[in-house]
Amino acid sequence: MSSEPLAADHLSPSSELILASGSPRRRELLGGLGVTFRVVTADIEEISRFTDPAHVARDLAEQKARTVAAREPHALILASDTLVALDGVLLGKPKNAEQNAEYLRHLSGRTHSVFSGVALLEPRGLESDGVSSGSVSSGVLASGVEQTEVTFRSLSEAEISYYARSGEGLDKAGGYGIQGLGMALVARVEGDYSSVVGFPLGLVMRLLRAAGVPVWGQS
Ligand SMILES: Cc1cn([C@H]2C[C@H](O)[C@@H](COP(=O)(O)OP(=O)(O)OP(=O)(O)O)O2)c(=O)[nH]c1=O
Repeated sequence: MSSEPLAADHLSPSSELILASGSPRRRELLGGLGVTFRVVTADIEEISRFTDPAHVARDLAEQKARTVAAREPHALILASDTLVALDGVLLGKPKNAEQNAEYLRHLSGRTHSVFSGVALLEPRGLESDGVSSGSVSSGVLASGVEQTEVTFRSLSEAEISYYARSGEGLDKAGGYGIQGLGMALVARVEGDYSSVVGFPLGLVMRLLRAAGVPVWGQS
């Protein structure tokens, strides 16, 4: 399920696209879209004034974009944030194998939601039309969020401890990577798979094209 991205069709293509992310997954997926970009990481304290996960994911993506825009005033900035939520609780990146195992026990046999927010900011864009895009002090922002439902198998304690000790889940929201070994934890995915990996490609493509950036040769 995806919210309609806030359109930014009044934006003109910028000379350079920056991916505001240290995530190798996002780098690889954006590279696959055939666009030229540079990476600048956005280290923010991931705190939001919102409480519901969809708003939080979008807000954190926007914060990352703004943080990089302050340093890169001439480029189009793309940022993303991925959250895992179960029973109203957000599961971030586990601090260690023990916490990773706790997360997996919580997720075992149940369906959780993954929210990926995406923000595209043109720091020197035109003023907002006040309807479909947000005007920020440094430019014009377009953003959206994608929600995917993921169901875990019922995991045995041995499986939980094996996976937690693998270390794969440590740098990932919810403590697992669906694109890796974590695939074996999952019984079902409903929605956009790429969003679980951290970069909802359909949404990213729509936002880039609306900003005048051709994707797969199509604007
Ligand atoms: C659930 C899940 C998350 N993830 C990752 C995607 C994100 O990289 C990470 C969530 O953390 P984020 O804070 O969204 O991103 P990040 O800190 O890795 O990178 P940056 O802020 O610099 O853009 O979890 C997977 O790779 N696979 C999965 O199955």
